[in-house]
Parts: sequence; C-alpha cells; structure tokens
Amino acid sequence: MSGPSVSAEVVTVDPGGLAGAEPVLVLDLGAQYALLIARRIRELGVYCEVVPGDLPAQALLERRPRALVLSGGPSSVYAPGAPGVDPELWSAGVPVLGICYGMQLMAQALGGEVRRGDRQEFGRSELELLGAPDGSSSGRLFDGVGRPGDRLVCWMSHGDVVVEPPPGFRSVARTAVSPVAAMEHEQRPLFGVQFHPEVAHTPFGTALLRHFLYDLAGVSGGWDPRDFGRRAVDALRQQLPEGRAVVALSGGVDSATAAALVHRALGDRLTAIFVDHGLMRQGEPDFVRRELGERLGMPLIAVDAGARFLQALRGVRDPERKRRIIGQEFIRVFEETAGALPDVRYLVQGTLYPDVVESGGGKTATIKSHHNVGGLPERMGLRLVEPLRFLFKDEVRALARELGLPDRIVDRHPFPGPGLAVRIVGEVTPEALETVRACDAIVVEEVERAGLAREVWQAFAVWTGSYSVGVKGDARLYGPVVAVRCVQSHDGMTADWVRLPYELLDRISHRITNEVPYVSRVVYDISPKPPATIEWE
Ligand SMILES: Nc1ncnc2c1ncn2[C@@H]1O[C@H](COP(=O)(O)OP(=O)(O)OP(=O)(O)O)[C@@H](O)[C@H]1O
Ligand SMILES: O=c1[nH]c(=O)c2[nH+]cn([C@@H]3O[C@H](COP(=O)(O)O)[C@@H](O)[C@H]3O)c2[nH]1
Ligand SMILES: NC(=O)CC[C@H](N)C(=O)O
Ligand SMILES: [Mg+2]
Repeated sequence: MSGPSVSAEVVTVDPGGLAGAEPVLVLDLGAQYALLIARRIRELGVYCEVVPGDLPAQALLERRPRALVLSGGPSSVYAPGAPGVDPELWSAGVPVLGICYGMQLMAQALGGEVRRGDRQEFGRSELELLGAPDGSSSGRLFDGVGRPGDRLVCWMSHGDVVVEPPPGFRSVARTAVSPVAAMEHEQRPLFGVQFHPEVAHTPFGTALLRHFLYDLAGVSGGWDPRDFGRRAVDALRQQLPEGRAVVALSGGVDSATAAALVHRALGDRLTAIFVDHGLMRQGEPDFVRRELGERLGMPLIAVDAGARFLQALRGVRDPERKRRIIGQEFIRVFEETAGALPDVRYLVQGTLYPDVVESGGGKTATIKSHHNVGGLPERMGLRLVEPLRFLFKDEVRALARELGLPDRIVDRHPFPGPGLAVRIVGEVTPEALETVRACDAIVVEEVERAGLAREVWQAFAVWTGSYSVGVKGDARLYGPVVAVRCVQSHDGMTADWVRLPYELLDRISHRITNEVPYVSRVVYDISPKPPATIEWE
C-alpha cells in the first residue's frame, strides 16, 4: 500500500507539558505498586508519571519535578546489582519520599544500615509514632497526620529492615519488627517510610501522601483530566494539521473517548471503523451504531465480518491461536476498509497509561496476547495517534464525561477485543456463541437491575466446554455447563470475585436455565486474579 513511510513516533498529548505543570515522578525500582502510587498521587490532584529508577539525575531534573517518590521493589539493597538511583538526587534539593525498598535505598546510600530482618513483616502492622526527641511534635512527616505516641494501622511487605538511620536522619515511627518504620532528615526534604501508604490497607496513607505533596513538597495541585481535554484539542490540531484519520471504534470507553477527543480536533477529517466480528455481545453492533456513530456525529463504517471470522476460527481450540487468528483477521478487514478511503494518514487508538508502562519493561511473561490494532500502522504506513497514553481509566472516564459522552458509554465495563471467543473454552461453534451470548445478556441485565453495575469491573457468562447431566420436565438432559463471572478490579491487573447476593445469583441461575433451556447447570466462578485471570482464555 502506498502512503507516507512509517513513523515510529506516536502523536500524543503530554499532559505534564501541556499544563506547564511540574510533575511528581515515581522512580520505578521494580515495584508491583509503582503505578498504584502514581494513581493515588493523581487522585490527589497532582500530575504524576512513573519513570525508570535508573534515569540519570540530569534527565530527571530537566523535567523540573516538584517531588520524587522512590517505589518499593523485590531486591535487597545490599545485594550485588540491586537497582539504585543517581546519587546526585540526594542533594538536588527536590523533596524525596522513599517507600519500602525506596527508603532502604535512601538509608543505605546516605550511610545508614540495612540488613535482613529476623522476621518478615507482611500485611497489617501497628505503627507507633515516636515524635520529636522532646516529644512535642510528631516530626515533619507525620505533622497533622498523627500525634506522638499514636498507634496507627499500616500495611507492610518486607523482609529487610533499616536498623540505623543515616547521619542527620532520625526514626519517627517503629513497629515490633522495624525500629525505623519511617525516617526523616533533620533539615533536608528527605523522607522514608517502610510501610505502603499507597494501598487501601493503610488507612492514613492518603493523608500522609497529601501532607508530603502539598505541605512538604509544596505542590500546587490542579491536575484535572477534564482540563486536559480542552488543551488536548488545541494540541492535536497543531500536531495533525492535514490529512485524514481513522479510529478503530470498538464500543469500549477507551476508543470512544479517543474518538470523541480527536473528532473535536479534526472534525470531518476523522472516520470511525467498527468491525463486527460476530463475537459481540447481544445488541452490541446496534449499540455502537446508535450511541457512537450517531451521537458522536462522525462517519462510522460498520463492517459486518462475522462470517469470515467464524470461518477462520473453525476447528481451532487453542486460546492463543484463536487470539492470533482474530488479530490477523481484524487487520485484514481494517486494512481493506481504511485502504478504500482517500488520504488517510493517521490511526487513532485508545491506548492508556497502564498499557504503556506495563509493556515498557518487556520482562513480563506473556500470559495472553491481547488483541489490539498494533499490527496496523506499520503495514499501512500510518502514524499512530494515542491521545490518552498518559491517562488512567478513571481519568479517561472523567474526560469522557466532560466530552459529553453519556453514562451508558462512560460506565461501560471493559470488553475484550476478541470478544466472546475468549469466553468460550475450546472451539467457537455457533451453539457455544449463541448460548454464551444469551446467558451473558441475562447476567448483565440482572447485575444492572440490582444496581451493582457501577460497583463491579466486569460481569459475564462463560461457555465452559463441559456438559453435565440434568433433569428437566422429568426427562434427562445432557447440556452445557455455563459459568458466571463477576469481578472487582481497579485496572484489570488483579481482581477479586464479587460476593454477589445469593438472591441475585439465584435469579441469574433461574433465568438462564429457563430462558436458555438446554443449559443444564450454572456455576459461579470464585477465583481471584491471580492465580486465575479474568477471562477464561
Ligand atoms: N470490534 C472492533 N472494531 C474496531 N476496533 C476495535 C474492535 N475491537 C477492538 N478494537 C480496537 O482495539 C482497541 C483495544 O481494545 P480495548 O478493549 O483494549 O479498548 P476499548 O474497547 O476501547 O475499551 P475497553 O477496554 O473499555 O473495552 C480499541 O481501543 C479499539 O481501537
Ligand atoms: O482488549 C483486550 N484484548 C484482549 O485480548 C483481552 N484479553 C483480556 N482482556 C481484558 O483485560 C482485562 C484482564 O484480562 P485477563 O485477566 O483475562 O488477562 C480484562 O478486563 C479483560 O476483559 C482483553 N482486552
Ligand atoms: N516491598 C519492598 O519494597 C520490599 C523491599 C525489600 N525487598 C524487602 O524485602 O525488605
Ligand atoms: Mg474493548
């Protein structure tokens, strides 16, 4: 296909740069929680990004950070090759909060002592605030958060302990296991906590972070994803002065928000393409046409490609092969459709910040190959436009609301690109597809009717591939076993099953076995992630 050559550079909108804001940077030292720290900080109205922990001080300071947060991490600071930060940061005058490994690193780097503890400290722990030597105040870090002598519940996850704070520092809190559970420098803006203020199990964690940011680091706040929308439109107009763009519109909130934003900037230079791969939920293609095509006021090409996807999936049982086939077929359909439009130069995607950070390291094992439109730009010579690359899902929802998208779209549960195919164990047969679609509609309807839709991350039905014996109308029935899955999650990375009320489960089961009468049995999936994943395939 002809067209301008591929540009590796992604057109995006950098909220930090836009707001003229001086961000808070989380230095990632291998933590599970680096993204969570960033989310908490943004929830406090402060723009924050996660950056690699080993960035040179100069590169970090060029961003004019208001504060640095050193994350936790799985290593031990005294082990050879353990991750570190540029030592110039300690004297740069920028306020630093070290969390867990981050505090241990600060302690060791500045002359304190860290060693393997006699005991591990994992989970809930009681923190005793030590206060200033004269007992008059709780010290700078806990000023306004607690008082000397207070015992506060916090959440710990460590095996190493700081036994001696560095010269110039003092311990301001301890637990039964950690003599230095929090420390601060007597004058310089250097602070450390052994516990995790970012997790919900540390009830005063948010108050501590707010105090660190606003009082100790003097941030001005003002981060609001809704303002981002207004600024992003101008930035996009400047960056995309001419040529047409296509957006792959799935019906999900991410691509809908990206589409709405770019539509404001480009107007009729944007066309949406929705691929109906036949693996959609009940009523989905109509929903997309009606709620997105008409409401967003942009031309929408809906491609009915169900037959070719089902044909390509015939006889395929392996989950990864299914995903690959869907991805490839998707690219073909998209290419044919977009290729027929004149002067298309850009492809808009709804990639979010967690996707970017999580695919950054490349060290994580492939659990599932997530379907996306990633293979397209190179093949078509298109430039990628990802305006939401720096936003979290809750921020995207706030932005979507600001852009006037209705609740029906804003509050939608995520739906995987490969659709119902990953909710069918084994081959995607018409029988399985029809069954899972009918059951899914019942699950969704009942969860919504119970007023729980906004409280759960996803609720759906699964074709388990098993059959079992039942009895209906005095006759033997050998029918499919359908599972119901309902999970709570913040970002899809971890999840827990939702304790749905028994009456609701009962209603779902009753409706399924009555309205989809050949189903013999309904089971409820009570597996958290990990070790299970959210989707079954
Ligand atoms: N059926 C489809 N037609 C067109 N584009 C699609 C389709 N399915 C997925 N995509 C594209 O793949 C991207 C990734 O899908 P993903 O499910 O992660 O995001 P989303 O659907 O926009 O939002 P959500 O995560 O809430 O479902 C989408 O943003 C969209 O651009
Ligand atoms: O766009 C997507 N393409 C995919 O291939 C895909 N697989 C899973 N998901 C969604 O991602 C979240 C985590 O799912 P898992 O625990 O099953 O990996 C859940 O929200 C899933 O619905 C996908 N989304
Ligand atoms: N969660 C962490 O940051 C752990 C730090 C270090 N690995 C320890 O066990 O003490
Ligand atoms: Mg989706």
